[in-house]
Amino acid sequence: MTSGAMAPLAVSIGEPSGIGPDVALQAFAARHELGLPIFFMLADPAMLSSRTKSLGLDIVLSEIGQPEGAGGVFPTALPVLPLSARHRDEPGRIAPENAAGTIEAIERGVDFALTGAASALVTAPIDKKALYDAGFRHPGHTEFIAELAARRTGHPSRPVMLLTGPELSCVPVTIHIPIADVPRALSKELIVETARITDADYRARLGVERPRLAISGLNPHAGEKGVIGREDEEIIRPAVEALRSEGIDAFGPLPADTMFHPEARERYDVALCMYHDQALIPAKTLAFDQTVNCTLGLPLIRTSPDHGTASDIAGTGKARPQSFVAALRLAARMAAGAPASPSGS
Ligand SMILES: NC(=O)C1=CN([C@@H]2O[C@H](COP(=O)(O)OP(=O)(O)OC[C@H]3O[C@@H](n4cnc5c(N)ncnc54)[C@H](O)[C@@H]3O)[C@@H](O)[C@H]2O)C=CC1
Ligand SMILES: NCC(=O)COP(=O)(O)O
Repeated sequence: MTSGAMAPLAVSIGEPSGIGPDVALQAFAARHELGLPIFFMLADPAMLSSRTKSLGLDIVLSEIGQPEGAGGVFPTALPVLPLSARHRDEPGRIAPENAAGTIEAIERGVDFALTGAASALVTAPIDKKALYDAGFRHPGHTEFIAELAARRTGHPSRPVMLLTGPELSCVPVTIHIPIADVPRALSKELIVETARITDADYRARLGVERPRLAISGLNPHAGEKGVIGREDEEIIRPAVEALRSEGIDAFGPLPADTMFHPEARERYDVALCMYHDQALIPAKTLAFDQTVNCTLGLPLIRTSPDHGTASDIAGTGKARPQSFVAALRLAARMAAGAPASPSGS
């Protein structure tokens, strides 16, 4: 187990009707054999206790008042810092009244990570539509956490989503927007800014001295020299040239269909992709169970498993906890400042 000198990791419960509680409980149950870092849950203890029983896990829960209480109980019990909002334990059933607790857990986790009471925040997945229906106006954790951090610190930050696994790391330059809006949303400035943040955090937080950034094209064959779309030549290539003139080791635009095969992947540390699925399809296809979602560009460390709420299997014991475990490990390694490959596995 990681030394008690480091503050514990805070885990926000996410959507309680999903598999967030399952994977956290399963990971805790295997903490000794996996050598997991100390973490505590921001959750409703009654809901977690109920899920523990439905999963048939032999786990003791222990309520704590402050994160610093986590280390003492972790060897024998799962530390739970209770939320003020309550959560029902109804696997697979979205309940609008759960939204308040889900949001509270993220907010308190950000606060703990910013003050240093927690060394990092690991978020269990949220059901985005359920939160939107409850009035949540952020596309996802990534943007919400950046706004919370800006509110708390007074300094705006620009979050960058990184999906990182043992074989591939990818950054989507545009994230949760309709595919029809992608060409309009892309600009040289957006690509350059995303690449700068990626480059800086790879050096500062992920221990890569001179990160190599592969920049994808947008259109088939990266536009075939302008014949199949203009964005590759008019937006992406100038962005790559600007980055290279700053000394960032960026190259592209690369045809997206041939940049993910094994030999191509050896040429870069991270791929910047122009839209969500261009990045997340290869990342999740190559290593769904090991890939971690990590937000760069923040004044705190935030990781998450790559998967969603998987409400179809919540409470059944079918959820695989490996991506959550990788998220815990990557958060702990980043918090320890240890030079490490980005993959948390
Ligand atoms: N970081 C976050 O908060 C994320 C939230 N989501 C949200 O999750 C919800 C559901 O999204 P989907 O697209 O259905 O993706 P999903 O990842 O929840 O599920 C896709 C499929 O993979 C399976 N699956 C997922 N994780 C698994 C695991 N650990 N073990 C075994 N099987 C697993 C599910 O059972 C399902 O069949 C949406 O509301 C989405 O917005 C999605 C991704 C990340
Ligand atoms: N598809 C990735 C995803 O939805 C993660 O979003 P976030 O909640 O981490 O911002």
